[in-house]
Amino acid sequence: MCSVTEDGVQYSFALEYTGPPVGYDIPRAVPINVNNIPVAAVVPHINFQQNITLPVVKPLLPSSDPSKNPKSVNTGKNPGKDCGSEEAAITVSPTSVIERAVDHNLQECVFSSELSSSGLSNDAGTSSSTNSFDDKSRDESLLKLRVSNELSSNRDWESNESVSSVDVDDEYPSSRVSSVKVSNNEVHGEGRKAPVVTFRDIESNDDGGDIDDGFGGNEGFFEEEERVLRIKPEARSKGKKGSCYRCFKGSRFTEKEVCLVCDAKYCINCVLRAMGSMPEGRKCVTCIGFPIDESKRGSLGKCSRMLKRLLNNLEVRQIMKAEELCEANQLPPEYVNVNGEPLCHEELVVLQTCSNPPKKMKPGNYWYDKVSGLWGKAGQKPSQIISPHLNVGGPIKANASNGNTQVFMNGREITKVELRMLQLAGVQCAGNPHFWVNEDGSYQEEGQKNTKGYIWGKAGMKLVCAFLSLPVPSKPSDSCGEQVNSLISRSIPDYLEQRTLLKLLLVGHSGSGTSTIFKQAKILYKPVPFTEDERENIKLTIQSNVYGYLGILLEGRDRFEEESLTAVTKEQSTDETEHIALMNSLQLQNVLKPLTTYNVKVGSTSNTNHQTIYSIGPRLKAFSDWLLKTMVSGNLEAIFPAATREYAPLVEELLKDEAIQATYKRRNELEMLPSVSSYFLERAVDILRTDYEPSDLDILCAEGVTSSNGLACLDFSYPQSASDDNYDTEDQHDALLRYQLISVHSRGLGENCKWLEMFEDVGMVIFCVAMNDYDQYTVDGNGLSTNKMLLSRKFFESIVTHPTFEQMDFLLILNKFDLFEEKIERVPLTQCEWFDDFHPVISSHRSNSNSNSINTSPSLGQLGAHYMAVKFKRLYSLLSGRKLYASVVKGLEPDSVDAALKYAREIMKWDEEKPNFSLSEYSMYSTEASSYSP
Ligand SMILES: Nc1nc2c(ncn2[C@@H]2O[C@H](COP(=O)(O)OP(=O)(O)OP(=O)(O)O)[C@@H](O)[C@H]2O)c(=O)[nH]1
Ligand SMILES: [Mg+2]
Repeated sequence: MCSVTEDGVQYSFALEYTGPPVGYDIPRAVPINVNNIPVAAVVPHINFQQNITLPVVKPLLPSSDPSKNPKSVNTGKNPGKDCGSEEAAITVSPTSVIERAVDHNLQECVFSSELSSSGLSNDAGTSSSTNSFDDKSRDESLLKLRVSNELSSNRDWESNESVSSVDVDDEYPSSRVSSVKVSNNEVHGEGRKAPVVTFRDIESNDDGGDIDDGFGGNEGFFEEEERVLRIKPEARSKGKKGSCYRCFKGSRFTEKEVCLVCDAKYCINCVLRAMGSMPEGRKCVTCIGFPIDESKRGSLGKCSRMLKRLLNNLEVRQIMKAEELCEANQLPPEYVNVNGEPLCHEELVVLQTCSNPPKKMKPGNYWYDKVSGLWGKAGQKPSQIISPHLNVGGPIKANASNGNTQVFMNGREITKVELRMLQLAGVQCAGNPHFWVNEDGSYQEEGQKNTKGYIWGKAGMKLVCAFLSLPVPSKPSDSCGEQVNSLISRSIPDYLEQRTLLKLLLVGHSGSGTSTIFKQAKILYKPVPFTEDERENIKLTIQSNVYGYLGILLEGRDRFEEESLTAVTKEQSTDETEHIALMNSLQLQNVLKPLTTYNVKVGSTSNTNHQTIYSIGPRLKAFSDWLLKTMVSGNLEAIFPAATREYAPLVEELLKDEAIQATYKRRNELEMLPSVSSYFLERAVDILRTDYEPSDLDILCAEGVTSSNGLACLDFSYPQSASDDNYDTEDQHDALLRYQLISVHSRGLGENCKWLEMFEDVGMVIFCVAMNDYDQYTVDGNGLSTNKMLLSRKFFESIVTHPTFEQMDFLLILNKFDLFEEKIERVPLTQCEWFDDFHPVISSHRSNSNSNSINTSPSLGQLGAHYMAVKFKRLYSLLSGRKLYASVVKGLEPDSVDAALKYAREIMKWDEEKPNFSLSEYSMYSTEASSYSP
């Protein structure tokens, strides 16, 4: 839907999208049998020679103690020997393939690294892409599989002897054990017990009994029943840096999928082979059962483009669901500290299953005020209000949130921003009080019984809290509500419930078009952008605006009339003087009557010529005077909508009047009249009708529709693409993510943008500049007439350098491109001193703006836009050392704004993926544009 130039400037209106390649073949799985028993479905066509280390399959002697000594595998070579045993076990390198199929007479048994994942389905003929991952299917699977593994494709496996030397990784989380157990009794039938196939680390040089002996003291590291050690897999690649860990091809720039456990990276050709059917999400087959790398927790369930290209929607959904919900990927409780104490399993469950759990919980230190339910990261302001009275963690500490206000809430010293919120809520905070605040927001001072009020009860507190980025209680949960909640939580997967809120801060200097972009977002992303009531209010606002514009026109008419009268009078008096001189000379020559006669005559002549083209009749004049008086007194709003009904005919007459038409022609001279007024004045008669219904465009163009107080919030999700081509899993996933667009007026940020620190948790700043401002002037704070573009630049500088936004991504929206490209043809860009080095070399085959041809040279408008983007980019880079993203937009065009806001989403996605990029990889987005030379 948009085009991005090599230096990262997005042209939101040049709508062209090149989608990812589609139609990648998914290898189908084939059944694997051991002793004619289907045990797995694996993906064929795997080049085992390339990077999968040869495994060892060793038949082990049955042990008298099955729990200590895994049974030997029935390899098929010596079936008689093993079939008699009650169980059989295979010990195999987790990373590898049991390659010695021939040796062991296992022609059909080609265990690839996919086996452990895809082999869990009892439908051996199913494709890897249709494996089911739920517990039930595991239970119904045929064999008991135990995967003990290590990804070390470069290791030399020695022989077909089972060699065991297990590396003990003492690091706690790496040693977690999670096994998949499946009984095959039902299938195997005939009273014979199913063989047990155990995949263990190839370096293990012990049989089962030895393993037990060797690690008996580390009970916590072993799965009780079978005592198989888990070693945290470590990814190493034999290939060159940045290449695929499996085929060693490609470079750092090749798109890759990353294993959530060991960080191994696979190219599109290898990912399915290396990760199999992904029962626990994106993990190498050999990493299944291992806990994920905690730094990747944020990407759980977020599908990559690569996967969605390789698999169909259903498969991707299942994999993502499994990734988020499977046991091995859950947050280890001891990684979460609440009020200074690590949680135990039960506490974590309590926390996660309460009616209002903490969102986005990651390993870390948190504080929890059990009385009010306030919850936050240790040392920080509250981020959420969760269910109160949960028995988790220790008692709250006074310095839990690092407050320094000497005002205490339930024993915690609150932060400055909370104090500000309390003050705005009308809570008396003088004298360093200690409050008790309950979950419903009722509060009292310590030692007193009376409730003094309700913090969140006051009107507008939700907005204040949103502004201050403080949480508000979710809806009170009565017993019925709890029931509904629990019903919902049963039917909606957890990962849908745990949706995060990504905040985008939209700012710009006055008139830059922020309100328009905000309204566009509302129209684009809200199913019902405006309620009936809102539409009614918007209608009144627009009608009131039209009266306002009319008032400015009438004032202008007065002025023009006066000016032209003065001019006429002056002209006449000049003529008169000349005339009198002539007459006097004639008089002297006794040709005419005395001078006085002429004076009277001239006077009477001027009286009869009092009319100018700006003059209106007495009736309209009376109406005009009344309207202006009403407007000046501020009463216009008060007489709505009666004014519309009553005066519409007069307004119509007025607008048709020649004097107003003449005034309108000189509208450029009326400073108070915004350019958008033309759009409404030209349709004023229709708009002032009582049955007028504003269109989307009317709403977009209307002034004063949003945020009279300078702050507006919009919660939305990017909708799924309507077109089939673009409908994909990523879209589905994005449709689940919640975003919040916060629009703040520059005036609302206070002196030195001091309120900006309230927006520390936003994910991105979208800064709006009206491109056509380059030749506009306005009076700045010091009363000096200043170029509006320079004012915009100053505002930009103060936001970029604000400490709150030090590490923040910025998207520059160069807005009003339509007005700009029209203006730049008339008024040189160099009018603005900042752009004095704009000297484009214009080709004689210049395209005009409407041309769709990609071969023609850019228009002057496009060159100007590009130049402007580069100017801002350089400034930003100087100020922050970072890369500025830019998008050129036509604010009144929905597609254009849609493309820009989706660009913002992309940038945030890159941000998420940053840890997966090396510096150089990331820097490909920061190519600086070539400079403009005169
Ligand atoms: N032609 C044109 N007009 C635009 C565009 N974007 C906004 N406008 C108009 O420009 C005017 C100012 O836009 P707003 O969105 O109100 O700008 P703002 O930044 O909120 O300005 P203030 O609220 O006055 O501070 C409105 O009348 C819009 O209709 C655009 O891309 N093209
Ligand atoms: Mg506005």
